[in-house]
Amino acid sequence: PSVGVVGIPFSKGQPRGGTEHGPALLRDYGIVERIQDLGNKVTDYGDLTLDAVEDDKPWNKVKNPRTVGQANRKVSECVSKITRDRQIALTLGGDHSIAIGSIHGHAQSCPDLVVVWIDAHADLNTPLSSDSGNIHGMPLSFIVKEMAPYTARLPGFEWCQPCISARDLIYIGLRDVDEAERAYMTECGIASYSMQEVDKYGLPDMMERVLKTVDPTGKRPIHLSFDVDAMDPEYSPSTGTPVHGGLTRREMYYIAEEIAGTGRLSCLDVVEVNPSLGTEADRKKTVRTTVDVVSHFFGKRREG
Ligand SMILES: N[C@](CCCC[B-](O)(O)O)(CCN1CCCCC1)C(=O)O
Ligand SMILES: [Mn+2]
Ligand SMILES: [Mn+2]
Ligand SMILES: [Mn+2]
Repeated sequence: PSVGVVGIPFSKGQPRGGTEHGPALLRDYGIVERIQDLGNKVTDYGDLTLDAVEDDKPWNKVKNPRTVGQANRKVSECVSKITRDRQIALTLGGDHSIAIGSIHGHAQSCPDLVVVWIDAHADLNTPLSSDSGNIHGMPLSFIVKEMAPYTARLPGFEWCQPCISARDLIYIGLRDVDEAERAYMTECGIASYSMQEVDKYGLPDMMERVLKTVDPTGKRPIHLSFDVDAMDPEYSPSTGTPVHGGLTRREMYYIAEEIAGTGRLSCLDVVEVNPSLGTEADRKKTVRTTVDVVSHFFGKRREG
């Protein structure tokens, strides 16, 4: 298959500097070559140029709304172009706020997409419910149509229309969900396989349930949004919001192989690698694990 890679050096969806260096680090550790070596035809579109908006005052505690909105408009245009050319889009983050543009852009060319969100967190806060004001904790509230009654329109997001139904979204790996997010998930009827379900069903059964639930026909393009903090901090320590009790390297390999096996992966976000956090060893471990996991999304199989 052919893959279009784009770097999104962005950190304004959260307060810890460093995620803007994620794309460069992933490239330095050979993420593009690894995908090419697996027989994929890779086009590297380089990194987006993302500028801060002058005088970007908070909106009701929400930080950098115009800067995050402007960046995501560019992400949307780029992902829309890549997926329109029938390439699998690989977006290298950058914090998880970039998924707003990634899913929005992907939905322009693949309106029947489903979203598999692999994360310790639900990222379903709204500008009104968030206690942190960090937009990387809110991306899905801009994207899920059923969230409209609970959210607010932010300056900088005039371009962004919600583009998926709650039934087209499913979570894997949740273990740190805020009260408001839990309420919205129940209200909107969003399916979730948290770490509890991972333990309860075991991965093989769980992955079958995940795919049957979100795409019973087995025909729809998959948008996979992978927050590296879904993995246990033992494997990905250099990330902004680590939470204990996460997925192991092997579990991520299995999930990636199952998604790759559908042949319907259409966009993969790889977000929240923060090289500025932890020791040099932590940084190396995080980026090496992430590049390894990504190779399993693009054809690496342990069975050969
Ligand atoms: N839900 C959080 C974390 C969001 C993580 C974003 B991701 O997944 O992209 O990395 C946490 C909110 N809050 C933190 C202090 C204790 C109460 C919950 C938020 O800031 O909204
Ligand atoms: Mn996230
Ligand atoms: Mn997270
Ligand atoms: Mn994070």
